[in-house]
Amino acid sequence: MPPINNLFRPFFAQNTRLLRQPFSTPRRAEIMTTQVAFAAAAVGIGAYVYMRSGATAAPATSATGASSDTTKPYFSGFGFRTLKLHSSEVVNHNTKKLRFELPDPNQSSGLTLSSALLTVSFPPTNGRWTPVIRPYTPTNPLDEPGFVELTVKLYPDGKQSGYLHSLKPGDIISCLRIPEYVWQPNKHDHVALIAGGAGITPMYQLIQGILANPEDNTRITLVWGVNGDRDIFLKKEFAELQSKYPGRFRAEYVVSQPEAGSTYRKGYVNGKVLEELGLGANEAKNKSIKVMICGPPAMEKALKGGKGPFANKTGVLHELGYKPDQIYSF
Ligand SMILES: Cc1cc2nc3c(=O)[nH]c(=O)nc-3n(C[C@H](O)[C@H](O)[C@H](O)COP(=O)(O)OP(=O)(O)OC[C@H]3O[C@@H](n4cnc5c(N)ncnc54)[C@H](O)[C@@H]3O)c2cc1C
Repeated sequence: MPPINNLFRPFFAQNTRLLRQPFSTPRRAEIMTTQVAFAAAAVGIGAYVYMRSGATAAPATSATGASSDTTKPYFSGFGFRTLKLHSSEVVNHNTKKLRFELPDPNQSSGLTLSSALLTVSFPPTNGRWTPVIRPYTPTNPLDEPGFVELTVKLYPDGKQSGYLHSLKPGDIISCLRIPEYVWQPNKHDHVALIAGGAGITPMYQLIQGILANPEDNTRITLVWGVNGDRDIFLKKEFAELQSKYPGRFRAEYVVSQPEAGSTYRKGYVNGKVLEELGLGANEAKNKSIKVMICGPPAMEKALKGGKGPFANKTGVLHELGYKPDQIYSF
């Protein structure tokens, strides 16, 4: 069977084709598997969106596919949209930038600061169709017409990252808009964005959105922790923003395994590093600071402590004086 790349249309096409076959036991089993996968995807997506959006969005119950009305923002309303890959670019040893085109080159995406897209695919695993549902964060300016861009790090044996890296121009993916942190200009004097590895993508979206708004005066300090020098792929973009917005934006890099002769700060993003960078919550200049984090589980745990009711009450940020409501984790 060909891989099902698009959640709903190929999925239904697949089901219709199967139903036309004699209803033998193996066929029935196959349909059951597909139906179970469909149900699991719907439940999983609904639960995911519910959890992340604070129940502001209804769970997905149906697919709308691509909207034919190109006068409206593409992601207006709720439901799945399809995106066609326009081009892809290798940005470093494990990361690709994937540019997807909207149906109309003048159409806006309608994505608001900040947003992610929940992507769904059905790669075959052990002969079974199990839905893979993962969020990715658009990294082009959200007001750029005609395009949505995802920057995807490939994980070893990564199901969705492997699938996305395998896409060729013209291939289509299905995705659902999910609201993330709702950015309000000037609500905070200063935001500290702490990213680990591919966790840079929501930060890049925020940085571009905040700085592009002439009404927004928020200061931004980005601290990006990576494994090696070669993992830093947005250095030029950040250097340009830093010189264009002096005093408003600065980017700091922390590398755990730097190359010989590396000029980056060595180590992990810990309390000492954050203090050295002037990011203690008790400092007078940080009265209205907000810290946002996105990184691998170990990094998030070290920074904000345990999960659930224990979140943000222990850990490095707590020790630096941050109150739980000053911490947001993507
Ligand atoms: C809100 C949000 C936005 C995101 N945006 C992006 C984005 O823009 N770009 C991007 O590349 N990723 C992003 N991610 C991560 C992405 O959703 C997937 O988790 C990631 O691509 C791995 O999925 P996979 O199916 O390829 O890996 P899996 O098949 O789930 O796992 C494969 C292997 O990789 C390991 N692994 C998976 N995720 C991580 C991780 N984060 N750190 C360390 N090891 C890991 C697993 O333990 C496993 O060994 C985002 C996550 C969230 C929550």
